[in-house]
Amino acid sequence: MAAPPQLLTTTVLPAVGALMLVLENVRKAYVEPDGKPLPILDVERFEIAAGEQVVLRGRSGCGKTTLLNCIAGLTTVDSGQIMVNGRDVTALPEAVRDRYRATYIGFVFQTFNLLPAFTALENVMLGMTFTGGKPDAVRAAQLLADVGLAHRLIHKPRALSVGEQQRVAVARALANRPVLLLADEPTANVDPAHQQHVIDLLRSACERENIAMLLVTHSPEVSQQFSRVEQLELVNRAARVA
Ligand SMILES: Nc1ncnc2c1ncn2[C@@H]1O[C@H](COP(=O)(O)OP(=O)(O)OP(=O)(O)O)[C@@H](O)[C@H]1O
Repeated sequence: MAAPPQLLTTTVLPAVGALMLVLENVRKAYVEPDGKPLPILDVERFEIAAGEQVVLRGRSGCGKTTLLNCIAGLTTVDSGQIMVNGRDVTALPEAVRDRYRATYIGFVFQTFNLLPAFTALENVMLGMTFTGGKPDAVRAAQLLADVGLAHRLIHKPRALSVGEQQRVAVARALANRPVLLLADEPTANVDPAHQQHVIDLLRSACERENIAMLLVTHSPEVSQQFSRVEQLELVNRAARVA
């Protein structure tokens, strides 16, 4: 029988000003159908401090989602180090990495990744169980109320509009009080009124709980609200030559 995954029971509270995310010499290439490598990431160094909020921009296909997936350990890198809250996620065995992600990283996926068989409330509560902890229905309901979905708790994703599904995804990403939030175009399918609401919600949650945030957006209205905006092509050699 396989050994049980190493438990991560100690929450390390980040020191103010500490680096929450550090990438060093990260390279990632996909393999094309004809077998040729397609270089996507070649990042010498990229860092985000604890509690810092950073926007990531870049042309379509330049590697933004790939970068977020690598940081979350959902995609493996070819070489380099990705330190999240002081641990190199690229060096963790898969089961430990899954638990580490659930404990320290919140992820709002571009495609939401909600589980269709479960209600909005259950989707948020399920995210809480991935850390090995007990789901907290009251907190889950409060997070959904915070995103304006108090009246949609028992609806399954197919009964929610695209924008509502996106807001469930935001609530789920905050459920485990992460230290790093990765948000991949979280307002892409939200109407303008809710767009600002989602951004305000993400920002205030990050400020309140000292969560560092890396937010991908194509929206100039969103990015102009942030003091640090990174263009992926400027930090990524692979994107510059592509
Ligand atoms: N699994 C894969 N295998 C091969 N190529 C892939 C794979 N995933 C992504 N790509 C390619 O890698 C490139 C970067 O994709 P990625 O999704 O990271 O871009 P992006 O900057 O997030 O784009 P967008 O702004 O359109 O969402 C694209 O050319 C894409 O087609």
